[in-house]
Amino acid sequence: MLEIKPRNIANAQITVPGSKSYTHRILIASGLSDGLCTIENALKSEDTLLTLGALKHLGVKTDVNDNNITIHGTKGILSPCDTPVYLGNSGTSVRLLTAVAALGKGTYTLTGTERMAERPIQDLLDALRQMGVSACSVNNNGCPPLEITGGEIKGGKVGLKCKISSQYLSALLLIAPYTREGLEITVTEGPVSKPYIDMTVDVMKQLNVELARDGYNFFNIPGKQVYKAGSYLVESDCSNAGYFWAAAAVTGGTVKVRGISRDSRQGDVRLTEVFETMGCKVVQEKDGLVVSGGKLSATEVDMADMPDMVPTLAVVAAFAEGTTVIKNVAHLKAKESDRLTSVATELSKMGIQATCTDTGLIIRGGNPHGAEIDTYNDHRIAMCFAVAGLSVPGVFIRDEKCVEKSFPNFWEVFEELKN
Ligand SMILES: O=C(O)C1=C[C@@H](OP(=O)(O)O)[C@@H](O)[C@H](O)C1
Ligand SMILES: C=C(OP(=O)(O)O)C(=O)O
Repeated sequence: MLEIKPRNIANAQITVPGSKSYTHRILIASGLSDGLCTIENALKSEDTLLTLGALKHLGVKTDVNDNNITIHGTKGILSPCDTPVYLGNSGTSVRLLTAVAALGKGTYTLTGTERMAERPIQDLLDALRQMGVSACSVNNNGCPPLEITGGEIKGGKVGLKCKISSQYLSALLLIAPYTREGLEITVTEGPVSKPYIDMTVDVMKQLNVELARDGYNFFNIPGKQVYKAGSYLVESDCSNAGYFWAAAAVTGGTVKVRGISRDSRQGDVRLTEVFETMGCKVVQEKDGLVVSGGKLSATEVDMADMPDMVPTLAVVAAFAEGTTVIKNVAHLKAKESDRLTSVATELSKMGIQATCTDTGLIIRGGNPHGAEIDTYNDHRIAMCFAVAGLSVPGVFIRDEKCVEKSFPNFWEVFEELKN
């Protein structure tokens, strides 16, 4: 358990690691590419290393060095693997690699933690089946463990429900170029978490693959294409930057997160816009995005496109005057923990009235007090409640090591938050 001590932050400058979402995608696309790829500023955390390990199981040669990761592309020719591929509680790894396994040889078993065995994937399995792939949930409950049998995929038209996770669509998009006749994907529900689709398309285009789209509901990806090998620089992670902007918001200090641009395709950068409406000042500088705290007032906001920033916003809302309403985030129930319940429970322990509805959270701002925070093996709960501890005494974070999922050096960087 870790005690967080309140502090004044006059003017801090922080560097966060590379984006988790971009790292997963570029590792996979590189593994399918036609040659040697060099990836700089990749995030090396529990989840991204699980993706890398799984790629090795599929026959991809990789080298992790201090400055970069090199990947020897397989042109989509993957090896069979008769041992289960363990993917922890990394939803991105499981969803994206389920589709990759469909390109392989023989049957692959994908497993994870107990919580992973509760995180849904049936809509993606259904889409793969429409494409002729044998893809099933071993316990027949629409969740991992999964068995996927790889082989050549003809392609064609496919309908996909994307109300629970955008990762299903990212998964199909990433493998579509490797189908014989290409894929025409129609999204029949959703998608939620739209910016993650833009990140997927961005990576595909950077590796020279062609595709056409109509917004977020129709995608046409020609077949028989291969990702072109090259060098790739992963931009800084905006979700991880969010904790430090939140630190400025709750302490009234100023924090610059280096290397982040307001124009990033990572949707979570827009948390700064939400903070602006709550009374913070946001300035784009050449070398980073700066947030300064002010008097905070409540907000009403649709967070469907920024699900990972909901816990962070909820903690900041606890310090704001008035009642904050966070809408359209039912998909938070299927994350590392049921985040609507975890956030409401832990805020209540701090004396804040917080209620979950079926699709969101209602938080009455006030004067939170210290508490021992349970983290539910959920990195984002640990990191956002640490932010609350910068402003009120007596906040203790239980099982603080869970941050390793996405931000292994979080606590060191957090220590840099001082004058
Ligand atoms: O594709 C991705 O990299 C991610 C998509 C989002 O999930 P959903 O699409 O399931 O909301 C997000 O919560 C997750 O942390 C990363
Ligand atoms: C939901 C998350 O990740 P994943 O879905 O990859 O487990 C997250 O990082 O907040």
